Amino acid sequence: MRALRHLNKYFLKYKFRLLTGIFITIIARIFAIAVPKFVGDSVDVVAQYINKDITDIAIVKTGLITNILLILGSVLIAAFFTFLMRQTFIVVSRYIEFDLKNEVFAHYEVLSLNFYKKNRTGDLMNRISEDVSKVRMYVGPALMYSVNTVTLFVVVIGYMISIAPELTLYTVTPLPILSISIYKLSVAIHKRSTIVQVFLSKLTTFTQESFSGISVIKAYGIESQTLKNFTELSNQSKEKNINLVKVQALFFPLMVLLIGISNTLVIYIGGQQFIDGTIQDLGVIVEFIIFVNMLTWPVATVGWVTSIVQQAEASQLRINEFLSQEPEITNSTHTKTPIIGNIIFDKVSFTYDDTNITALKDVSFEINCGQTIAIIGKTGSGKSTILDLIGRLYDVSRGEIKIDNTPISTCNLTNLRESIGYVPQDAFLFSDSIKNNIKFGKENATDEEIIEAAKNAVVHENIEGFSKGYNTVLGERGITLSGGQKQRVSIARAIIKEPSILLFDDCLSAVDTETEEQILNNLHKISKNKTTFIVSHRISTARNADKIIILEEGKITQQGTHNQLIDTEGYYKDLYLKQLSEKEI
Ligand SMILES: Nc1ncnc2c1ncn2[C@@H]1O[C@H](COP(=O)(O)OP(=O)(O)OP(=O)(O)O)[C@@H](O)[C@H]1O
Repeated sequence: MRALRHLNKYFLKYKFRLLTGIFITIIARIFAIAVPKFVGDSVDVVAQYINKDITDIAIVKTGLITNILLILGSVLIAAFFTFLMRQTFIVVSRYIEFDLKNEVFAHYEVLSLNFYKKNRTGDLMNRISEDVSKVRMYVGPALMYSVNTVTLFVVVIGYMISIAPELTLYTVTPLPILSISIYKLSVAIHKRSTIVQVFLSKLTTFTQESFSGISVIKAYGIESQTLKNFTELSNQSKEKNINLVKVQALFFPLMVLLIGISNTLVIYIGGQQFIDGTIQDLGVIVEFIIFVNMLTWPVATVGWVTSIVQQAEASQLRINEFLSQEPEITNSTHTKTPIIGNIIFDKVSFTYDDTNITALKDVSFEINCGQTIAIIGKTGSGKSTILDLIGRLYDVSRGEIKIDNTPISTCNLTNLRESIGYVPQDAFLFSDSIKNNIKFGKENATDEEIIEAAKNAVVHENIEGFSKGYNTVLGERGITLSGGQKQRVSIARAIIKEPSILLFDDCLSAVDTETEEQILNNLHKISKNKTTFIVSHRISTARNADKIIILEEGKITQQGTHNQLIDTEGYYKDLYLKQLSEKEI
């Protein structure tokens, strides 16, 4: 139960609703137990008439009608309060589910990239959806049934003891057996349904991947093989489902059996006690039969609730495990740090924790606001890492990065990230309209600003070509756009923000050289008072930069302007000559 303590703050938050729920439950149960009493009274009236204790049929009729009306009234009031009971408890559980989901999501968002590398996306999604749902079962139904059971027990058993103590003992004896059996059954059901869930998610992942990669499947002609794999997986899933159904099928028969045993005991022992005169009224036996049936479901829920609490405990433990993780990168100040964009890398080294790869070694350079720096180097030489460090997605392992002469770690993180326009290597677009994808960079952007940004990114004409223009909705990961179009929408999203620092990570690789030139010209105009980083493999992208740095295996091997570098032997000159000859061919 330790993990579940995390939820106490929410119970406290909704204490008034919960207390109302408890109060309502008590009222509902009191009215519910009135029903058996009136049924018993009706039987007594009839029995007295049969025994000739009452001879006037009119008295019997009046007694019966009064009891029927009282039963009807009690049932209606009990039903109304039961409705209110569900409204309070279940509604509170939905509120808590909402709060917990938000808490987990907000925490996920502040966690550093390393966290996302260490944990699979499916796991993150499971904890925020399935685990939170299991916890909701604890704060909602489990709590409601517990309050209901306790209230019913106190009220009903108290009443039963007051009218026939010995019969009460015999009647309730089988109930704990019912409770334990249901508990055992619920545990078995849970175990098997967890396995079913695992297979279901395997099946979902397989299907999703098959549809995403349908073009590859078709191109390689492996439809039948894929179908065979699917059938195999689906067959295993079916077996697990059948195993689950086998135990589930025992649930109701077991309940009916135990209710039957209790009813038989009431009739047998109650009958004997009536014969020997321990029980005076026949109505008591009828009342007890109704009570036994009333108690059966709450008793069964004790076992069910125990299993729900155990599952919720396990789920909350998993949720707490993530909630207790501290973000590695935190904001060290709440005073605003306006960012101008003068950046210094001073002997910066960086090693990735998980792979232990030292991506940057003693990297030093300086760039001022208004300048453009190009980073060129072979794949894996550390170019993207430099950009990640500027956005403080990671902290340096050695050395220091200064922004406007302030160590990056002491800059206000929110201000820093707000002043960066980042275009990643793998342009990611959301499943939303093109307009909203661009606006993502500036929430309150006007249509004119969106068009302006798209024009600067040289994608306006492409967008206009779509029948729905800027309102064209993009599929998953922007599948309706070509690679180059995605890159340019992603550029528009970065420049609309008008940030002080622009980071372009090889984001012109999928556009032709002519379009690239247009984009670079536009960027040149709009980045006059900004600091621009352009990572590229192409000389054409880098040649007009104020400074070019060449990275090889994490080290800067050359730096200078295009003219300086083509006059110096090294990687840049070799690349220049190679690309020049390719162009001539
Ligand atoms: N998130 C990461 N976790 C662990 N290691 C990483 C990570 N990202 C990059 N690396 C490693 O760090 C090194 C530098 O990678 P980086 O992405 O900075 O290179 P790059 O020059 O941008 O390459 P490319 O031109 O292929 O994009 C590589 O050896 C890479 O395997």
